[in-house]
Amino acid sequence: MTLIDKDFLLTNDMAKKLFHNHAEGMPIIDYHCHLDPKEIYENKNYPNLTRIWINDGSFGDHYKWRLMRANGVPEDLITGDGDEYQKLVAWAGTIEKAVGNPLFEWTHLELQRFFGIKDQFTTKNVKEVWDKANALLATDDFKPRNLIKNSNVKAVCTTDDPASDLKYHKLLKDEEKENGFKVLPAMRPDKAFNIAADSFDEYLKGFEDVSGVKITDFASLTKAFEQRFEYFTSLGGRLSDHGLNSFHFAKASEAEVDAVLAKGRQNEQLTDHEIDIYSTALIEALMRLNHKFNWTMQFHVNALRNQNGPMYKQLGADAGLDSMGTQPDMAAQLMNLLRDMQNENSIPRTILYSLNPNDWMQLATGMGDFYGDGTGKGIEQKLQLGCAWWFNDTREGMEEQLRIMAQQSLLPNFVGMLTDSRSFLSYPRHEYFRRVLCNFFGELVERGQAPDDEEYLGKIVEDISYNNAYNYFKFFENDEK
Ligand SMILES: O=C(O)[C@@H](O)[C@H](O)[C@H](O)C(=O)CO
Repeated sequence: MTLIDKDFLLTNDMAKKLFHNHAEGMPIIDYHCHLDPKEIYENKNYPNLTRIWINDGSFGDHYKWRLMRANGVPEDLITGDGDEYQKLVAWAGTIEKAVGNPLFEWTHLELQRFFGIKDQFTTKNVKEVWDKANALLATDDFKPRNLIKNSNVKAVCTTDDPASDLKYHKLLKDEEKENGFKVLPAMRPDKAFNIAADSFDEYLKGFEDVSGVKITDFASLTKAFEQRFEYFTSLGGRLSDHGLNSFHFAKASEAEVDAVLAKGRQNEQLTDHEIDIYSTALIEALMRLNHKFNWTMQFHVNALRNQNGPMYKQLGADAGLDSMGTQPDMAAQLMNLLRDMQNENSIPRTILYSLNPNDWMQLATGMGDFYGDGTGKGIEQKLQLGCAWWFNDTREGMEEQLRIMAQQSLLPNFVGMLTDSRSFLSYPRHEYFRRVLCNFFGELVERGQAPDDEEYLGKIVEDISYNNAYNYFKFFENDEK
């Protein structure tokens, strides 16, 4: 088989039929990514392949950055102010050694799908790739909105601080029909959890300004959040997202939480238990709001972030300096949270991603304990095991998540994949996932574990590719039919 040929990752006849006849043509709902809504709105062509692929000032693909560092590339040719063509040469030299890494496959998929380049990308043809790609990048088809539209994307969910004014989401909402896709805010309140940060009080002051609510205690903080839920909802937002790098459930009285919040605002030293009390109170308050507003809550847990202190000071977060978390009882702590919230029937639709796959069986079995709306009415796949995330975003990681979701719950209800990317060229990650998905079902057929029935299995892969996300997230529920 040639590199990335039409049956790439498809190892049996049913897999090929399922992908080519059912999954391949389905639209995309990218319900978690880090694209900048300003870049979508301004819709400017990228000057060259380095800027859209590796690093464009504030935004960049830190997956590539990690590999380049592993290959000994100096930082000025990664995130620094080195020559932009030399950065691509450095990437070519890195990708030459990345065989077996998903970025090797993603890189060649993207060169094929967007630029029609089918040769292996190496330091020998990097100049030819640079010239061909840059010529295309200057055309209208390579403006951000056309890259989204031509990738058959119907919704993009960005990652937004609750204090954001969502200026560009508002502007893009007015052009939704013309664009042919939605750009929706997903609320990521991680900074509000960071009570031990020196900047915490400053952050809450900004939160007061944007919400119009004076935050004097935890109840008023919750009220401020409710105002932001109303605002995000008005712009089509139906998602919150929580990066709980670690989490320890610690229930406390409102007075205790207020006391911790007051200490945090004074930038006083907090104990680990005090931080846990505040985090537990806040995540529960946000679960109640997700439930009230009929949103979906995403948990991105068990990550070790910003591990390289000197480089973190220089580059900030999401700079490729993170790794898999090792909190051994993360799933148990989340179960404490879910059990507590079930007692008041306040669990919203929830997707649980852990960066540590050791958590996946515990999460997949645990989520089956919580279901329905508490009145006897069912909710299809209310809790979901999140797709293979970040370092697990590999063929094997995806296969493992699909296997566990199938064996512990109902894989045909799964809401499928996301790019989690900062680049407009990452939509082939959905194709990659759909190929793995179709091969998963094809292998079940090969082993006699699933019927040799293309129509039956085709509907399932179409649902996982798009229809389930369409129905589960409610992004389109207010659209005129
Ligand atoms: O949302 C997250 O927590 C992660 O996506 C994180 O932001 C990371 O930078 C990333 O993009 C991993 O794919």
